[in-house]
Amino acid sequence: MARAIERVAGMTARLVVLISGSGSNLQALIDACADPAYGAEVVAVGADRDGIEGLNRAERAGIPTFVHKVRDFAARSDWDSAMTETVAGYEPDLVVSAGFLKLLGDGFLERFDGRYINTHNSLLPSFPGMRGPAAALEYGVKVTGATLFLCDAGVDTGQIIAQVAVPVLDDDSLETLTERIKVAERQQLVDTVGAMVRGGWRVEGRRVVVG
Ligand SMILES: Nc1nc2c(c(=O)[nH]1)N[C@@H](CN(C=O)c1ccc(C(=O)N[C@@H](CCC(=O)O)C(=O)O)cc1)CN2
Ligand SMILES: NCC(=O)N[C@@H]1O[C@H](COP(=O)([O-])[O-])[C@@H](O)[C@H]1O
Repeated sequence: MARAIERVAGMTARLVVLISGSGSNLQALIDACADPAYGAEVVAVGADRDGIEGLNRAERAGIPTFVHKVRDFAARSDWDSAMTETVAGYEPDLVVSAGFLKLLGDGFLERFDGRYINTHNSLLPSFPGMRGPAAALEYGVKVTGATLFLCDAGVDTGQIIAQVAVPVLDDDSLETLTERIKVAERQQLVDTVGAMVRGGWRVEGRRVVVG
């Protein structure tokens, strides 16, 4: 049983958020952090590409940003090392991947062991990867949702921290379903990260207990 973060009363947890797109989950965290009682601050936002709205959101909020593109490095492992060192430089208590479309390697996972989480738009283990809502529609499920989990070396295979169910409607399009999931996903992310930073969490095998 490992306690991933030692809570110090009144401590403001340091969050680094990783993105690749619009950053609405990032914005939800930024907005939540505006309340000192939430117990966290977004100290940096990182991306694998530039020209995305999520970086604009961070800049509007006065949050430092960085971009590391895989193609700018000689090897994927060099990119992974750069991600690891840049993120470590911000001394995060928790690294939150929210629409970050790159798998991070062993070096990153070891450095932030038990403190790297990801929000995904399906009810894992169903529909991992980058097409969660589309795969749910194609399969014909009646319920899907969002999952917050601890990242491991697999693709969306880490221990589940929280899940929220979202109905699939008969007339759903990919767009309507994706947005309905996002509404629930953002609330889950804010509520669960807040509970984690204020009350800590522990991992017992495949189970994660918050608070
Ligand atoms: N070590 C891990 N890193 C990440 C995980 C994880 O579970 N373990 N989750 C992802 C987020 N994610 C789904 O939630 C996800 C993101 C990206 C991919 C993927 O196949 N990426 C490809 C490139 C895709 C592209 O650039 O278009 C890749 O990394 O080569 C799968 C799942 C965050 N990181
Ligand atoms: N598996 C990776 C993946 O597809 N992640 C998904 O990208 C979206 C980002 O939205 P946002 O940029 O508006 O926060 C989120 O819905 C997240 O689940």
